[in-house]
Amino acid sequence: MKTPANILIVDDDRDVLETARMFLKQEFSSVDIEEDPSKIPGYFEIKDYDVILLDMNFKKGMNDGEEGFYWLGEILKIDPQAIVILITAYGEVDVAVKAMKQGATDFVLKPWKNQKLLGTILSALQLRKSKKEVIRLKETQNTLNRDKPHNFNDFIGESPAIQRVKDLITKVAKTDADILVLGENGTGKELVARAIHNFSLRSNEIFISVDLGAVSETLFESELFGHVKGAFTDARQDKPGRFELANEGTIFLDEIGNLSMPLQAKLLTVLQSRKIRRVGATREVDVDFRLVCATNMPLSEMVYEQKFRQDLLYRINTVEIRIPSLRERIEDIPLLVDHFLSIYSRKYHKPGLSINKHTVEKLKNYHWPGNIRELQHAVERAVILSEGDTINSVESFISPTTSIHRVPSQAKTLDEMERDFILQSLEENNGNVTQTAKNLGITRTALYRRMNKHGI
Ligand SMILES: Nc1ncnc2c1ncn2[C@@H]1O[C@H](COP(=O)(O)OP(=O)(O)OP(=O)(O)O)[C@@H](O)[C@H]1O
Repeated sequence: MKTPANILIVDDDRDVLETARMFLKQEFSSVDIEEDPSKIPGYFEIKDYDVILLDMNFKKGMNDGEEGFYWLGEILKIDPQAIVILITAYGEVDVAVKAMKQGATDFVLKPWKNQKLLGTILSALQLRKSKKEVIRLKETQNTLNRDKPHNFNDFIGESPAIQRVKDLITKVAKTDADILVLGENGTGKELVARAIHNFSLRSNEIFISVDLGAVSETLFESELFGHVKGAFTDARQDKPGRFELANEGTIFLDEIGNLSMPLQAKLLTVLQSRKIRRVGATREVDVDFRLVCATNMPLSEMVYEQKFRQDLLYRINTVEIRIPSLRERIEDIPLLVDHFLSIYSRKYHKPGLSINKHTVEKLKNYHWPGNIRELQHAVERAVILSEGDTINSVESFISPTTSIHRVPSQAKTLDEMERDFILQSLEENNGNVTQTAKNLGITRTALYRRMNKHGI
């Protein structure tokens, strides 16, 4: 079966044209030939060409490539993503290299071997496909952007703790600074990352989210940096990586604390140089992205334990945004419950469904280890299970694997207990840090680090 592709060959040598057409016709669905370059724009009015083979010299005895440069420029004006392969003679390689710097994709030397020509066109077609894919993604993103919130309407919460987060987002979004979002599971880290993008100057570009916890060690480079065909057994075609896709937009690296040390080093190189090289490629390409990272892990402690590179931490945390856990802002629970109730009563066709106020109050006593995501699922479950017009049962809210009664209402997190414990020890030792550290069985540095963390 022929490869579906529109190919145009422009050369003043009729013999070259006819031979090329005869051969390429067997491989590709459409091959057009033209001797006169001034007719090129007319061809583009009729068809969308995937690959254009363009001679560099059309006047007899000329070999400076001037005409080739001119028509290359004209083609790229018509289609900035056009894939132009230059046809050059021996001795004109310098000219071809210059032309590639001006936007040509590749070149073939006359007289060519058919298989070599075929190989060059096939890889150029892959590039065309990748470019089209990026454009398609950007268009999809633009469509989504049109309906995208440029306000905090879907970002529920009015507690002082979440208000601080919103203020910080508004302040940093337009700066292009690298942001590190910290927070427990389900607190809304991705939501914050998207809000930063939506309020930023890149909001019309793409937002690419990568869950680093889900990328395997072996596929890391190919996923993030892309690969060229043949780079490894499964690399059947060229593929752009997530950084390339995120060009001009925002890349969100979730679960950055889960990266192994060797992968951290690879990531750091890209973040420093803002250049990527696809696996198996020789050339590096520049990438322009805004970086937002997130984790639920204590990165500073991991640096201390040599599980996270300090230079990487410095690179990603120009600004840190810590999202409070749900139990630190229980006053937002009624608002969130209303929000999710309205979403799910619509989804499950139960209009007018309400929740008993008393039931909502009881939800404030639960410690919500899964934070907003857990509350969201609990409301969804309650809506599905509801029979009348009002939801009255607390039990139906909570995940079947946990129970609201198992946790006392005064439950403290490990962090809170650690803070209390340190304060108590300091008090017992009249504020003497050396003695306190000794009593706690940790070094003075470790104690200072923890005191710093807890704002003591
Ligand atoms: N303030 C909020 N208002 C409304 N919905 C929220 C809010 N915060 C989080 N959510 C919702 O809670 C769910 C979890 O949020 P998100 O995925 O952003 O959390 P996360 O911290 O990135 O989670 P994880 O740590 O598991 O990656 C999502 O459905 C999100 O829309």
